[in-house]
Amino acid sequence: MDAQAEGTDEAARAEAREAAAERAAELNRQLEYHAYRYYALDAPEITDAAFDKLLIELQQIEAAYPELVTPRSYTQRVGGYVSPQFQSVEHMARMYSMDDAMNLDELDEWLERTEAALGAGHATYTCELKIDGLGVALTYEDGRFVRAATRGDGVTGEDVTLNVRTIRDVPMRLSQAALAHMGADARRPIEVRGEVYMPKGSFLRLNEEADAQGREPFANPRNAAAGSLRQKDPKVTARRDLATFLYAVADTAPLHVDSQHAFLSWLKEAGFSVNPNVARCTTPAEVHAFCADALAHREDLDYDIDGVVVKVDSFAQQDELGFTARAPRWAIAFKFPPEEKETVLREIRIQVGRTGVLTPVAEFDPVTVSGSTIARATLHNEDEVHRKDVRVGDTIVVHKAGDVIPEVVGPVLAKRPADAAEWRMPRTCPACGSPVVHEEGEVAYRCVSIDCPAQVKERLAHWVSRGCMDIDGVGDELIDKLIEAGLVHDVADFYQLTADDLAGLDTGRTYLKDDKRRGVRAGDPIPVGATIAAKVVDELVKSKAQPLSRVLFALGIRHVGKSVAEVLARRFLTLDALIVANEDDIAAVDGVGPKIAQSVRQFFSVPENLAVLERLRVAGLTLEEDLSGEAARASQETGVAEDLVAAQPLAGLTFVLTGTLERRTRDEAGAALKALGAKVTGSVSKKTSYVVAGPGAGSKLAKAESLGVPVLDEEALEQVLATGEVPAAE
Ligand SMILES: NC(=O)c1ccc[n+]([C@@H]2O[C@H](COP(=O)([O-])OP(=O)(O)OC[C@H]3O[C@@H](n4cnc5c(N)ncnc54)[C@H](O)[C@@H]3O)[C@@H](O)[C@H]2O)c1
Ligand SMILES: [Zn+2]
Repeated sequence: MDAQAEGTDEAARAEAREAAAERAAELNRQLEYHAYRYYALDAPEITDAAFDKLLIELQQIEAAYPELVTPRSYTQRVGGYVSPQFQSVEHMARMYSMDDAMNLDELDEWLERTEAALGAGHATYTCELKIDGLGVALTYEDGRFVRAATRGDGVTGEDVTLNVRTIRDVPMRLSQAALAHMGADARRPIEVRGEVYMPKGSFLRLNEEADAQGREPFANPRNAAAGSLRQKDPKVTARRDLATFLYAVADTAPLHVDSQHAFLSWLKEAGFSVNPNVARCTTPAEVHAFCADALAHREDLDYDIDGVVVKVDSFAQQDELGFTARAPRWAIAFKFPPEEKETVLREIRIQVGRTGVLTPVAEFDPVTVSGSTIARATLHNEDEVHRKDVRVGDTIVVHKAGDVIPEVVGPVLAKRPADAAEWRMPRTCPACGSPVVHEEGEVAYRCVSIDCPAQVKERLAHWVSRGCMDIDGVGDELIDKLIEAGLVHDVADFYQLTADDLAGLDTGRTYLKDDKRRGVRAGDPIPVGATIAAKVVDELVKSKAQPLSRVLFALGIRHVGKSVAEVLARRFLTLDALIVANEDDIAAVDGVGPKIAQSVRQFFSVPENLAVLERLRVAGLTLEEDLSGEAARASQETGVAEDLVAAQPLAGLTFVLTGTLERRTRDEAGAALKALGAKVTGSVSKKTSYVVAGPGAGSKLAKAESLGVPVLDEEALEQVLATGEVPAAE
């Protein structure tokens, strides 16, 4: 090679190195930014998969140019944050992150490396689920809980002791048996570690409440857990449903156990919550099988997992392998592939909530993601639509946030149609046409018209819902019809309804087929039957006994969710006391505060609202909190339920469901039958009153025919459900 060529070669290398350094700096900047949003604010802007991609790119650049690795690089750190809002706590020993295997090949590479270091066939592995929560360290002295801290930067964490005290499954004392196991070391402080998480169901409820109150929802259960634990006020944490799984300890020495699986048994014995899905594996094939099984069953769990953690079981072998700057060499996190799908965004529809908030909802071509079909996802507000820059006609990427909530990740810009226009929030309410307002400092736009039909409907639906007045049998369709017929406009109107008003209204559903006997034709509306009408009236009467806390929540006062309604009811006891209370008195209630107090006062100063309350009182609603104890209330409720049994139209009848139904699942159909008093069983006998058979029905249908049990098709079932009456015998 001549000197000149060598010179250009060197220049090209220098240029490439320069470009790599620049990219690495940029990646570090982005990683810092997103880590801050994730760890400090509990409000990530990008998915974990997108974050991991940035990190992997940085790792690859640093592998090619080792001189770019600095101690400040994100690859050399444990991601985390210590907020000045909390006292800081030094961990007894460093808390590490974990190296990832993004696929089975990377998992195998780690297994091979480990086998090579420990000697082939010498390692046993403990496989655990990787719980997607936030890491915490719990310190016990003399067997007593004294301190809890977040992971923070791995060396220093945030003191969250008072908050962790409110988590029910954290023991305040270790069991005598566990201390006995420690022998002479029982007095030494120990620091156990694990994950604080929020069950999926609680996460969904929390976000529903946030949506209803116009607050920003959490992106996924992990962030909801972190946001709930990292609170200045432990009372807020106490109201959130958090739980733990423990799986590690800072110093194994005092425990007198020599392996991970023995340690997990010790944790259980000590009183900690330990995840039951654990396996000891001796071969890579067994490790693979555990991973495959965990992936297949992740949807069935009530908490989020984002992978499997494989650990070398023996503590002696763990010591032999040691740690890198950010992670143990004796463990690997096998990360599940994120399920993301492409689809086409057809429409951004506006939903008007009961408080008038306009919420844009993405409607897209149905796709199957993580086991279920999704076709819409909330976009929360206008800012979010713009930040994501999604436009009608775009090909979009969708996934399930935390594997539960459908979410639009973003557009595929390369596939954007030339005419796709930037989306704008309408300036008038799509339901009533009044101009919408955008209050200072709020992300939400709202329709403030008192008469907005969308709000009227949502308010009525909220009133009857399970967590509020719990009025069975009044669904969305019936509410539509009641509004249309001019029978119900506000919640007090419900209590003027008579069975005659209801009977004959159409249910919003239609007949599927002609039925000469009944004189109906396909497409005719199915009317509400007399028995159902009577049942609805009974339900309304029953709801009058609901305590004040339910009524307050059901009224849909802005910022008053279920738990705020409960504390207000407990403090003021009667509606009258709350109506005359001043803003300061209300704000002084534990868990309330000025913003809520202002909203409550505002609600009670609107004459129309007071008029509705007065009509509720005249109708006989309780409007008082019953503090005579939960037990008394429960027995009262069952008393009412017993009275109702006799009135239930299908009481005494037994149904068996078989084959496929189109309008509802078998479970839903079963629940609807039970709601009318029927029994639903799994096998056909002489005692069976009716068999409902859809296409594909087999032996149960044959048995019904041989026993002479009447068989109904789906059409007939719908009529039974709509009218509460069974067909006359042939
Ligand atoms: N979306 C974003 O903007 C953003 C920003 C920063 C980080 N992140 C995400 O955070 C993660 C990185 O966080 P990390 O450093 O905590 O690493 P990690 O979550 O990948 O793995 C380590 C952690 O797993 C947890 N864990 C759960 N179950 C465990 C078990 N059975 N045994 C041992 N540990 C268990 C522990 O808390 C441990 O600290 C990545 O998934 C990354 O994508 C996302
Ligand atoms: Zn409106």
